[in-house]
Amino acid sequence: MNVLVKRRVHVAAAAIISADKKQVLLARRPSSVDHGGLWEFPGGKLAPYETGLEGLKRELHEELGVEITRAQPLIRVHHEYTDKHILLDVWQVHAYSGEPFGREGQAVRWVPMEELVNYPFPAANLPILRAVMLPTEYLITGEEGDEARFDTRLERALQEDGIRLVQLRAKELEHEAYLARAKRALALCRQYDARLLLNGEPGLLDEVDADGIHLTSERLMSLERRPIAENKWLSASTHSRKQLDQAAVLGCDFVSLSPLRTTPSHPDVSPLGWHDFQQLVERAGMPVFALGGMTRFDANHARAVGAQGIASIRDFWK
Ligand SMILES: Nc1nc2c([nH]c(=O)n2[C@@H]2O[C@H](COP(=O)(O)OP(=O)(O)OP(=O)(O)O)[C@@H](O)[C@H]2O)c(=O)[nH]1
Ligand SMILES: [Mg+2]
Repeated sequence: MNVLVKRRVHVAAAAIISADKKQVLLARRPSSVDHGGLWEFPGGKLAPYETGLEGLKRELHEELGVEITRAQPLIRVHHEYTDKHILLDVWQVHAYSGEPFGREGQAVRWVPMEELVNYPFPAANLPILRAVMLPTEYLITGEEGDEARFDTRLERALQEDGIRLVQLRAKELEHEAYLARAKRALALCRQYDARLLLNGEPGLLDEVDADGIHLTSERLMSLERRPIAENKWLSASTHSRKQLDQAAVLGCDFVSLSPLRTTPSHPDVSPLGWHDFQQLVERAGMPVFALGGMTRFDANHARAVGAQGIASIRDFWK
């Protein structure tokens, strides 16, 4: 019997972000190896019995001559190449000593975040690029009947909480009122270099040139293909494995997954809890924000179980 068993390879890789958070360090794979000539996040295969972080420390010492002093999980991506199943275990490096250089003769370069999309990477890397570009906190706007007070609340979150990713959720507003609010929200977000996603019909982007669309889980399940351009951000609300799979089919850039905890707004829905959440995130293949009773103090825990961070209305809507 001819059974082809693919090799399983566990790779640890580093997203080393510059102190001003504007650049990330890339290395170029030598032309002689697989995926040669493509750019990558420095790292390599774990040795037997090594943990991800141990392997990462060894690889960065070997490849770049730096010693990692502080790192946090960023994203785990499973990918099937024709010859192997690979787990890319990516860490965000917050602190290190030494000046990185290509110790194995490879090109090494600091690349501005907005230029990342111009670099050729191996096929598995798209979710990693998304994760590198996204913050750990996702603000979902809450209720506010008064437009001036709405603006004040949004600006407070941008200014005081440092929010850089916003979903404009306002189910109570009619189309014209939503558009008017969206235009003002976009102008505010631009001032703070924050991204704004509109929760609604993908066609809204023709009327307000926001950064993307957030799909409700219902809209997510009703679509057959990605409804907006690749250069816009597409996110979706998910609550199950089936919805996460559909988000992957549509090519969503990231999702929220809820409810992590029971919340006053959804008292009857049974919560996922961290264990089930972690199981779902492991196979999501894209950045996932934990939603449902989350505050910014949960962000580190969310990261530790594989999430991008947390999404919340209440914690940021003061
Ligand atoms: N380091 C790294 N590897 C990646 C990335 N994306 C990706 O698909 N890979 C794949 O993961 C595997 C990593 O192996 P590697 O060649 O870096 O391994 P290594 O440093 O231990 O060297 P070795 O080949 O001498 O064992 C390769 O198949 C590579 O193509 C990435 O962003 N960084
Ligand atoms: Mg390597």
